[in-house]
Amino acid sequence: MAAAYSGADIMTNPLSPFTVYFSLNNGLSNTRPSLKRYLSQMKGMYADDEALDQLMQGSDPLVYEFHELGIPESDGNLAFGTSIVYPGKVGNEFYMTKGHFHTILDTAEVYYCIGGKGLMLMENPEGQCDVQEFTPGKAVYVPGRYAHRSINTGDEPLITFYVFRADAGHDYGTIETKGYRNIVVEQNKEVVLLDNPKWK
Ligand SMILES: O=P(O)(O)OC[C@H]1O[C@H](O)[C@H](O)[C@@H](O)[C@@H]1O
Ligand SMILES: [Fe+2]
Repeated sequence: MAAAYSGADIMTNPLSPFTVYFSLNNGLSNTRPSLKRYLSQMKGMYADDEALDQLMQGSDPLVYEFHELGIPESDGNLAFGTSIVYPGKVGNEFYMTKGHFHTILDTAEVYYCIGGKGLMLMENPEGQCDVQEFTPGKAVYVPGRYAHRSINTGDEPLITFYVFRADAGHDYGTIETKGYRNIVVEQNKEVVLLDNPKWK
């Protein structure tokens, strides 16, 4: 007998098929909470520390939020969800995610852009850098070994849907201590990639 249809958004262990809704308008789920990252959590990551301190006076803007569903972290599972980077700048540098390598370095990730405009900034330990464009409908492939950071270069939320191997893990340490080799800023109304003056 066929199993009864259930739209239920429930995760069992071992996993049974399930469905999660993410809005095509704002990227958010109506059943799952999001994790939120505020500017205060990104101290030191933007080139202009003074601009950050000024923005932080009496406020702490939400820079991005994303859905992490708590899929068990095994190599056969896939972690997925949406990420929403809000429009804004610190000085002339666009709002972005922290960015990370995967702890299992050679695991890849796919991002599909649902809304907004932006860039995926990538670099590997060998110093190869790459940037791919996000506009609605574009799927960006982040190969293994590449650190990845989403950047909103537009004036609407940048919404992407992502999938990666569930045991990949997040390594933030390298980016927090070394920084990225490149930054993305606005200059004369153009989006430009510059060397990161803070890169070590
Ligand atoms: O982890 P961050 O660099 O802060 O980015 C936030 C999130 O962005 C994406 O949605 C990734 O797929 C998540 O794995 C990541 O945690
Ligand atoms: Fe990732």
